[in-house]
Amino acid sequence: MAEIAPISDKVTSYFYALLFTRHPDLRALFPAAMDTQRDRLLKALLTAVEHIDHTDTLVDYLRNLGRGHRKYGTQPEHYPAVGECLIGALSRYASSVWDDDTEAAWVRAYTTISQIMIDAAAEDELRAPAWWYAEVIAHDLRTPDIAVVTVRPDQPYPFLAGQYTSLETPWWPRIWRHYSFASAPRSDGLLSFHVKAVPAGWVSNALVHHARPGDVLRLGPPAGSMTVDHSTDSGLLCLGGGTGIAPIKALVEDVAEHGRRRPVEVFYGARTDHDLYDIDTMLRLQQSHPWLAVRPIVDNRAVQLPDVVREYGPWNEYDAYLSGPPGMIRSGVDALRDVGIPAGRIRHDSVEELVAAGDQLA
Ligand SMILES: NC(=O)C1=CN([C@@H]2O[C@H](COP(=O)(O)OP(=O)(O)OC[C@H]3O[C@@H](n4cnc5c(N)ncnc54)[C@H](O)[C@@H]3O)[C@@H](O)[C@H]2O)C=CC1
Repeated sequence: MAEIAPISDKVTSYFYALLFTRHPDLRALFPAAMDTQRDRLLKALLTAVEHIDHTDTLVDYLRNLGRGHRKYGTQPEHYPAVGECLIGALSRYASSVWDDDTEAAWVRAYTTISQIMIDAAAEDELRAPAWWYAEVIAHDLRTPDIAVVTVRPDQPYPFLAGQYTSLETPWWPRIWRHYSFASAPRSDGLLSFHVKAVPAGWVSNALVHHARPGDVLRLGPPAGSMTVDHSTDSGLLCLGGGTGIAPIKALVEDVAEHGRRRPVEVFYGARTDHDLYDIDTMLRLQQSHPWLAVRPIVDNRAVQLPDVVREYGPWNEYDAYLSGPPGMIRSGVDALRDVGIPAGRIRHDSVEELVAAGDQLA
């Protein structure tokens, strides 16, 4: 893989050229504009390789990927077609290190990876649809570029507070972006998302500026492991930056529903007062729940959200949850480790996924 990373652009272009020439029928499974898509396959492979020594993490990642591929219409017979073209592209661009043994190792790895994905998709097919239609029933523009969008799925949509889904709008077919559920599961089955329109963000701009009640979106399956462990009474230390507050609100509601009193401390960071678009909801939750403390933190030149956490504590009895932009997650993890929270008790969505969903592209 070390040889591949520097030439990944060329490998990817050649891979898709081979795939669409040899299997033109597969073109329809991909978005019309391939710019974001292009990097995804190699990113997924690199992630797989990175976790190769952590079998459980790798298998979970691949099973999730397999389930997630159902919404694209991926069938088991597509995997060998992709595998052949991938190996064709790799062997061409890594020719200096490519030999029969390398090829055999790639075939073995690819076969194992695809079998895990195919099996997970087949199991999922027995109990869940490949995607859900969801009708927008409310659209609340909280700032000129942030909307809270509430949808009604066409079938029950089981998920856990803290998870996220992938979402496709009718304006950009086959372009999917991740959004966290902004509430714990509700008895009326409705789901809500906090969406910020970012420059050049096709999906986010469509959701903030075009979506209206009556529009129908598609949702993929729920994913993510930033969920509450209800088997303990440990406190929860939550850092939500910007629209990253969405899953934190869901976690607070989840703790409230479970009725166990455990301290929950939320640090809610934003660039300006105006950007604290959900502070009223969070303060209302604080008023109803004596175990909850909410602290809004507005950036100033010297201080950002993770720095403030160091001024409170002690945190060694807490589980930590981080949600926000990739830079906040990285410096947040450092700050939390500094204040004595072990890595195993710090949860957040994969930074790679956040980067893939990218601020430019969300
Ligand atoms: N909408 C959703 O459901 C979710 C969104 N996210 C992610 O949250 C982000 C939200 O974007 P915005 O609202 O524009 O956030 P933003 O860029 O305005 O940042 C929010 C706050 O995070 C902190 N922060 C940002 N960068 C930091 C850094 N490098 N170091 C330390 N602290 C930092 C600051 O306190 C800042 O005010 C996006 O990257 C999005 O992908 C994450 C989870 C769920």
